[in-house]
Amino acid sequence: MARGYRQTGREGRPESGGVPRLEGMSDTPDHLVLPVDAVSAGRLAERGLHYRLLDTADESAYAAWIRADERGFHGPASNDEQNAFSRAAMGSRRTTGVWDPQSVLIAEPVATVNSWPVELSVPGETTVGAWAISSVTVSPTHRRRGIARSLLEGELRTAQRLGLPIASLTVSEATIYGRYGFGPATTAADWRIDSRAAGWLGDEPDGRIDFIPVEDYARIAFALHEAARTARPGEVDGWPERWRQFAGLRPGDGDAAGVRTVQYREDGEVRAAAAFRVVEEPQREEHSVRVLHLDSTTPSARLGVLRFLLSLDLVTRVDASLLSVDEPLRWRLADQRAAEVTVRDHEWLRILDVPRALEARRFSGAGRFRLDVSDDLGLATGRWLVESDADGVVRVGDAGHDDDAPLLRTDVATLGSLYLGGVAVTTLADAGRTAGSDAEAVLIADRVLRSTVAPFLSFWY
Ligand SMILES: CC(=O)SCCNC(=O)CCNC(=O)[C@H](O)C(C)(C)COP(=O)(O)OP(=O)(O)OC[C@H]1O[C@@H](n2cnc3c(N)ncnc32)[C@H](O)[C@@H]1OP(=O)(O)O
Repeated sequence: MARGYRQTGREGRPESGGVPRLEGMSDTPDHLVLPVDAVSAGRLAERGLHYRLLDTADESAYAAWIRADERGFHGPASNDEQNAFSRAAMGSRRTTGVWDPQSVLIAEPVATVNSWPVELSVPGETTVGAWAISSVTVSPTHRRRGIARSLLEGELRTAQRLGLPIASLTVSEATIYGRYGFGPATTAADWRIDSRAAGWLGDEPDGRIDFIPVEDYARIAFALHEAARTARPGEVDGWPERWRQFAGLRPGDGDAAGVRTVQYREDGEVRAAAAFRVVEEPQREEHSVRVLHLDSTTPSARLGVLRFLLSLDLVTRVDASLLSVDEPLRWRLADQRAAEVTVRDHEWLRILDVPRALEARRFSGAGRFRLDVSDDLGLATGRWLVESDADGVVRVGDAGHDDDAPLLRTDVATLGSLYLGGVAVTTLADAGRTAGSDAEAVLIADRVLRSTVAPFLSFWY
């Protein structure tokens, strides 16, 4: 299972996301102890299924849970060492399952989900608390009986109970989550570059590149991500084990021996780092580079690393995925046609609290319009007056019935797509996904919602 939304450890990571404390509870973060959603528990109980939280301190219970998760994604079962690595993550996440008392493998849940609070970067170089959801699996023996629906609706209500205005996820298939009100909000660009044809425009980067130990890479690159993420709408806070995984340090990583790691310094300061593998292409006696991850705090350092990878001897191709659709590299290639770029949806957002979500980000200038949101699940339905000042500070209030401000109508999934400003309101209006009371409504919303930085997320979670 090669997808990156698999969980890994997050030891030493401070809790984030602004989850408020619930009264009368211990020091344990609320998201770990809040009881499972009663509505979903009731629905599942009607079918004889038990929906409950997993105590990740219980090693054998965790081993059974992760086996179910891995089987759900058609991956191999982990050994004890790998379980210890991933269990470090579960200690700070909400780990939930559905058990069928009739199962032969009675300890293994027939469905899994894992969720935790994150800091989601939003336009204006700031963040908002969001509820990240991962490890959604339903056993093939129990599929298409509404179990995933119960889990997802339960997660959304749980996020609301925790006071989080948004839920977020990265997806295995783009057809699953729209029905729960999620919309694709960031676009990922996957690059395949013919490095011999690409060439280079302008000066060579003048920073210094060095190979570094993989252990150092994991630490340095994680720190670069944390330093840079707030300025990039769509990014979320990472966790150290995820970066150890990029470095090939997950126990039992069969490709670990081939992982190379570099750092790039400008003015004596490390401003970019990359992990990559060089793969031999057996048929062609050539090599290609697979970029495993690239972090940077400046565009020039990022270009410096990419230039280094494009200039490796014996290498004819560089593959890099999850780049921004606005990757500056294109404008330094002498032959832009040497790069094949494939774009697709990556991070999906579900707005749960419209006023708090909108007020958490900056708009791109002053505007005033009414916003009407429809939501099949009824979690975010409403009509509001949305105002922003010249600095982009947003205020959301009640829309009085007699207010004559232009009105934009949208369903909640489309609002999720608009939220980070990565797609124009005019585009979604042209697509029939949103509509204004008049052309002005669409134009005002378009002007203020757009982000100057293309939203993107540099990894799977
Ligand atoms: C954030 C993440 O973790 S992404 C990872 C998602 N998980 C996977 O891809 C692992 C493999 N797949 C699975 O485990 C399961 O098939 C799941 C979790 C995707 C769906 O579980 P199920 O319990 O079968 O779904 P459930 O019966 O609740 O179906 C709910 C709705 O989703 C639809 N649906 C379910 N799976 C899919 C799918 N793969 N593609 C499109 N639609 C789907 C159903 O048709 C149903 O539609 P409706 O409500 O409009 O009638």
